[in-house]
Amino acid sequence: MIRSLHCGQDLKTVTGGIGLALCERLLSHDAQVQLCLACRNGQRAEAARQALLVSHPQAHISLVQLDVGSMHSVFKAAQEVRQRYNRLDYLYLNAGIMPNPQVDHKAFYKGLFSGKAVHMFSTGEGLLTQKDEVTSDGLQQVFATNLFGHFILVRELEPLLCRPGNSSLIIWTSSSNARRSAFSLDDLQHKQGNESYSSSKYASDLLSLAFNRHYNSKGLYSSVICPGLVMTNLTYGILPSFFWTLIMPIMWLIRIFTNTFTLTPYNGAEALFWLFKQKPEALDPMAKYHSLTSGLGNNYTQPCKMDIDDIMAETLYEKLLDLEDAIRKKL
Ligand SMILES: NC(=O)C1=CN([C@@H]2O[C@H](COP(=O)(O)OP(=O)(O)OC[C@H]3O[C@@H](n4cnc5c(N)ncnc54)[C@H](OP(=O)(O)O)[C@@H]3O)[C@@H](O)[C@H]2O)C=CC1
Ligand SMILES: CC(C)=CCC[C@@H](C)[C@H]1CC[C@H]2C3=C(CC[C@]12C)[C@@]1(C)CCC(=O)C[C@@H]1CC3
Repeated sequence: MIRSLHCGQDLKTVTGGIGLALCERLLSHDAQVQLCLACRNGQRAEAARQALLVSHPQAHISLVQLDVGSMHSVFKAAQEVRQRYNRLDYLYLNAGIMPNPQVDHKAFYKGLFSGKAVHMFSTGEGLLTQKDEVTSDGLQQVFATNLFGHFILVRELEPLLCRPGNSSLIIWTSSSNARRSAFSLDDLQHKQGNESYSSSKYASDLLSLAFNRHYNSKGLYSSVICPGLVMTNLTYGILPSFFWTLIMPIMWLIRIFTNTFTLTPYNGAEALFWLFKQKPEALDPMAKYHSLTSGLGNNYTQPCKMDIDDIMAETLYEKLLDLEDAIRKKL
């Protein structure tokens, strides 16, 4: 029996995000898979569960309340999961936020004629800034939600993930927007800058490498994916949904030049689903697995080397352990 825990699975709109699309795909692939959806909003979580049960009436789907940005909630949810299960085969760390995004229109028009337009469309580099906030734990909200809450969750679920003779996989939903220059080991939480999203995603790439170094010997593996540009509540926070609908033909056209415009949650979940079918031991710890969709609409997964190194990953890991100690003392 395969048990899989997913963070950030709420059904917010009729379409839902990448996490919900992944659940649909997993259940269509194997009706026996046991899913545990970890969501912050009970009502929306139940709606997501019901939506999945419509197409898969026999599915095993349980819910656990988790606000990954609140450390108290993370410890409580982990305890609940430990009481309910004795093993986890997959842990999808999918929850992510990009609060108050601002598009730099000047940079966009400049980028269009710079000869780097394809790179700009596939990464969003130089186009986006965010305004971050501080949580009740005193952490930067984007750092807490996109990285640190997941770090604590993995550490707390160690007994279920590390079992002799069995391998398990944690999977981070990272981004093509993750950039080394947006991240600093002296400012892990990105208090100083205005690219907290890029910083948190780059940190997740590093942390995945560090987890592999520390946990592979215990049977736990970590991988990173990028879903491409997908129409979800996250992107509707950047530009209104009617605008995205209006420029859809332009985006299909751009897809011919960059296969990163996956556009639908189903396509965006391709790499998450592909990883589910791989042997964790065979995955490359230095690779980010990209969901890609061709101009003709065919989905595939492609690994791409990440701009990360062991020394940075280890330093980040040590600093997160220190922060974990401090949080444990505070709570
Ligand atoms: N859409 C895109 O183009 C891209 C998305 N990504 C990444 O994909 C992942 C999924 O995002 P996507 O589906 O696009 O966007 P959505 O906003 O649809 O999904 C994000 C999910 O994360 C959940 N979440 C956010 N904050 C918390 C929290 N504090 N505790 C628990 N759950 C939380 C949301 O729950 P709730 O419903 O309660 O808000 C929601 O279910 C994110 O990590 C995002 O960064 C990466 C690259 C591109
Ligand atoms: C014609 C057209 C497509 C205009 C939109 C311009 C920009 C708003 C987008 C171009 C590339 C996009 C992008 C993202 C957001 C929107 C763009 C900047 C992300 C940063 C969203 C979140 C991610 O994790 C990665 C995406 C990369 C591409």
